[in-house]
Amino acid sequence: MTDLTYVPGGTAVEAAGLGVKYRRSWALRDCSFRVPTGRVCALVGPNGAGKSTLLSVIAGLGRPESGRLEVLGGPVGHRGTRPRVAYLPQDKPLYPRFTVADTLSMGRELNPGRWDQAAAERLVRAGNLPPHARVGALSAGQRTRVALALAFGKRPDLLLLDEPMADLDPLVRHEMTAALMDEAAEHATTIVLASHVLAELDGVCDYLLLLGGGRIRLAGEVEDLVGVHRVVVGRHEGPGLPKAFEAHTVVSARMTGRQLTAVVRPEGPIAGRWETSEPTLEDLLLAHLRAPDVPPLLTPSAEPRSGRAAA
Ligand SMILES: Nc1ncnc2c1ncn2[C@@H]1O[C@H](COP(=O)(O)OP(=O)(O)OP(=O)(O)O)[C@@H](O)[C@H]1O
Repeated sequence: MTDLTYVPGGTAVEAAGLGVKYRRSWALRDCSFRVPTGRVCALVGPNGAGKSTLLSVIAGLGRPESGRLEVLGGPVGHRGTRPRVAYLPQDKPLYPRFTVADTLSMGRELNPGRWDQAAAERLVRAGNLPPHARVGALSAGQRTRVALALAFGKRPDLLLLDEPMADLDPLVRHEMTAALMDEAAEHATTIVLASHVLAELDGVCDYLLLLGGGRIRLAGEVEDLVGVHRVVVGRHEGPGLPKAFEAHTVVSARMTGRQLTAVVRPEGPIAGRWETSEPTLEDLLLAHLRAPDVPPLLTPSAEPRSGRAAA
């Protein structure tokens, strides 16, 4: 029998050899990773990398073609875990004829025993949305607020957000980000947040999944992943990279005049006169997005615990 006991400090999502196909083409291929509970996890990758596909299969929509996927300790889509997962897809489906108040009432009816009306109303009130306004008459950003209120009101253990901030103005983004952080801190909610706005992830997310071409390229604690990379700057002449770099993994490098700036995963000290510093999360992500062939890196906490599954 499947053990669905919620273990604090346990595993929110674990995939081993996960593959998802649309007709004949793979959207996700051989993905193995783990997201521990209580993390705010950034899900990053270029267009078409598979971020939305991954969020939707974690939400229990669509069936993996191969591998194993566990969510909150049970097999994906299990009726015991479904109520504990909230998923906000990119197109934020809402009923346009419902009022804001109707929408929250629907949330309450669909989530008996879990619904937090006060939290949902707080979010809606902060945007000055009249309860009797029809959802179809709201702006895109206002609809996003209602959709987020529905997701938060569900009091999920796992909150899956697909580019939630895309149509919010900068002040509302800040407010929503703060609300997300409070939610995660107060209720130990695990949040997986797909986003292209790299600068906004820094300081918000403490965990990272970087996808590329349907595969995992980086996974683990932001601090650890940033900590094993260096920005290396110095003078360099001649073609190609300096010989001193050969012993290291060079993620990306660019020349400006005679100045070389590289993001490197060093295997030890780098010989020569180089200035080195820790990259920001944005530096790290940009470097990896520019270099799709760099070998993947998973920190120990991001390795699946129970081995890789066969199809
Ligand atoms: N409904 C679908 N039918 C067929 N192929 C699909 C479908 N949805 C996604 N795909 C394909 O699966 C791959 C992954 O798409 P997905 O939407 O998951 O990427 P993404 O990382 O979320 O992209 P974006 O950043 O543009 O939102 C792409 O090659 C895409 O063309």
